[in-house]
Amino acid sequence: MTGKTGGAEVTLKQVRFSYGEMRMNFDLTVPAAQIAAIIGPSGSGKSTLLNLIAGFEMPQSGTILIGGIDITRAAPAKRPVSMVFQENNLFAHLDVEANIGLGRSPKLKLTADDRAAVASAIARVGLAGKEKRKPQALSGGERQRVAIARALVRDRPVLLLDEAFASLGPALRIQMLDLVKALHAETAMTVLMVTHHPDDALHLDATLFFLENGMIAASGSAKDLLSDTGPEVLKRYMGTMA
Ligand SMILES: Nc1ncnc2c1ncn2[C@@H]1O[C@H](COP(=O)(O)OP(=O)(O)OP(=O)(O)O)[C@@H](O)[C@H]1O
Repeated sequence: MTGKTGGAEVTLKQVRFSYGEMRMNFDLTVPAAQIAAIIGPSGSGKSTLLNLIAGFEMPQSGTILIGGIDITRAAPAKRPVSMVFQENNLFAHLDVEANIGLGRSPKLKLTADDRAAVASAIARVGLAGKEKRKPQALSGGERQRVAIARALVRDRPVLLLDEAFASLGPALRIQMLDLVKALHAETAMTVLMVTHHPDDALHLDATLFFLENGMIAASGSAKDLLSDTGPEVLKRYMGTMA
C-alpha cells in the first residue's frame, strides 16, 4: 500500500524562529522509523516546530535535514512529509475517495495504480463502503481516518500529526492511536505527533520531547520521563510536584 521504503531521520540543527518577542530555538533528532511525541504547555512552540519541518514557516537561521538531505529552504510540496491537523483536513465538496486521491494528484488525474492505492488505504483505515460520502456525512473520527488515508497514499517517509485526535473523545482517540501504531508497524514511517495528552506518548511507547518557551527542555523515552524519577520540568507540567 505505502511506505515500503520506511521512515527518514528528521534533524533540526540550531533552528531559530520568532514570532515577535516569542523566540524559539530547536535542536533535535528523531531517528528514522521512530515515533516522537511532542508535548508542552500551550504556546511553547509545538505547532511551530511541526510547521518548520513541513515548510509552512521558514527558519531565520539553522538547518533542517530529512533523511540527511537539507530541506531548510524547500517548498512544502517538495518535502518528504505529510501532515494531519486537528481539523479542516478535508474538502467539503469532495467525497472520501476524492479527498484521499488528492494525496496522489492535486488535480485528481488518477492512474489505475493511484486508484488501487486509494482503495487499499480506504480499506486499511476502516472506511470501506463509505467511499462516496462527503465529509459532512462522516463522524469526527472518520474524517481523521480520511486524512490519515490521504497521508498514506502520499507515501512520504515522515508523518506529522498536529493534535490530530484532540477533538475526539477518549475511546476514539485511543482507537486512532492504535491505528497510527499499526500503520507505523507496517510502514516504518517516522512519526512526530503533537499532543496535549502525555498518556498518548506512553500508549505509543514514543520518544518524548518536552517543549517549554520555544525550546526542548527534556527528551527521552516517555516511560522514563513520565515516571516518578523523571525530570522536574515534566513533574511541574504534570502537576505531580509534592
Ligand atoms: N501566526 C502567528 N503570529 C504571531 N504569533 C504566533 C503565530 N502563531 C503562533 N504564535 C505564537 O508563537 C508561540 C508558539 O505558538 P505555537 O502555536 O507553536 O504553540 P503550541 O505549543 O502549539 O500551542 P498550543 O498548545 O496552544 O497549540 C505562541 O506564543 C503563539 O502565540
